[in-house]
Amino acid sequence: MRRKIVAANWKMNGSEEMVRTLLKDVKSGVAGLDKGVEVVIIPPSLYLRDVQQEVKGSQLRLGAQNVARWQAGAYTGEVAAEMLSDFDCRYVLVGHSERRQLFAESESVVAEKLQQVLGANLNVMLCVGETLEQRQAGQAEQVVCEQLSSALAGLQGRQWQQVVVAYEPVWAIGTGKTATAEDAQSMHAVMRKQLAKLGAPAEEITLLYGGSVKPESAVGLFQQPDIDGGLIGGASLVAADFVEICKALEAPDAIS
Ligand SMILES: O=C[C@H](O)COP(=O)(O)O
Repeated sequence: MRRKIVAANWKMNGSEEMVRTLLKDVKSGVAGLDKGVEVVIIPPSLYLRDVQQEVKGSQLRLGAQNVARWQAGAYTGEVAAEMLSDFDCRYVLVGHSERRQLFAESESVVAEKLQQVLGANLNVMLCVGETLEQRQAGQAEQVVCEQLSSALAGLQGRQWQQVVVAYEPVWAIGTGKTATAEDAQSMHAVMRKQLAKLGAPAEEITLLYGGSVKPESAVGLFQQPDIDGGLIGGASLVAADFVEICKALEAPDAIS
């Protein structure tokens, strides 16, 4: 079923103190939020335990930023999907552009990681998106569709229920340049068509937008028919901004 999700990707930011204060403020800020909106906190892996304890019994859910492409064994420094499951992680990011670019994660690595997540009965948040050069060359849709195909081809039946896709144009991440609501909607509609071609129940797949989302831009984005929420980086480190974005998803039409 299509869900409404706002996810906070803290990336490599934070400290024990920050985890405590930010979570406390986010928790109280989203208390009373419509239960239909899932708020997911995705901290650095060292803080998963701290966040796990804090989110227990609350409206917040836990996610992980990364996962190994292997199940278990001699892979120093890696974290397996089953371990994330032990920590009550509900979502795992796969294919984030920072992993693709800075850690040279290829399409096949992304696909292997995705399989590990599904195999551990966790939900994947698959990130896709084009670079500025690709957009300027008119290749944005093709790039995104190829990323979807390469990661998701062959998925069957109930596996689709474990899939959330985040469209994150690389040129919008951390730059302050958000895609316009119309451009984002247009890409989300293309993605739904591509998902249908891959055999997915496309209307039921949750599609998020990510890339410099701020409270001011969130409402317009969330009013779009194919955008079901956001994957938030920088603004998720400021409790008031993040809470405002969550509220924008709760009732985008009421706020405008
Ligand atoms: O995972 C989150 C995205 O990379 C967006 O980050 P940003 O909101 O800082 O642009």
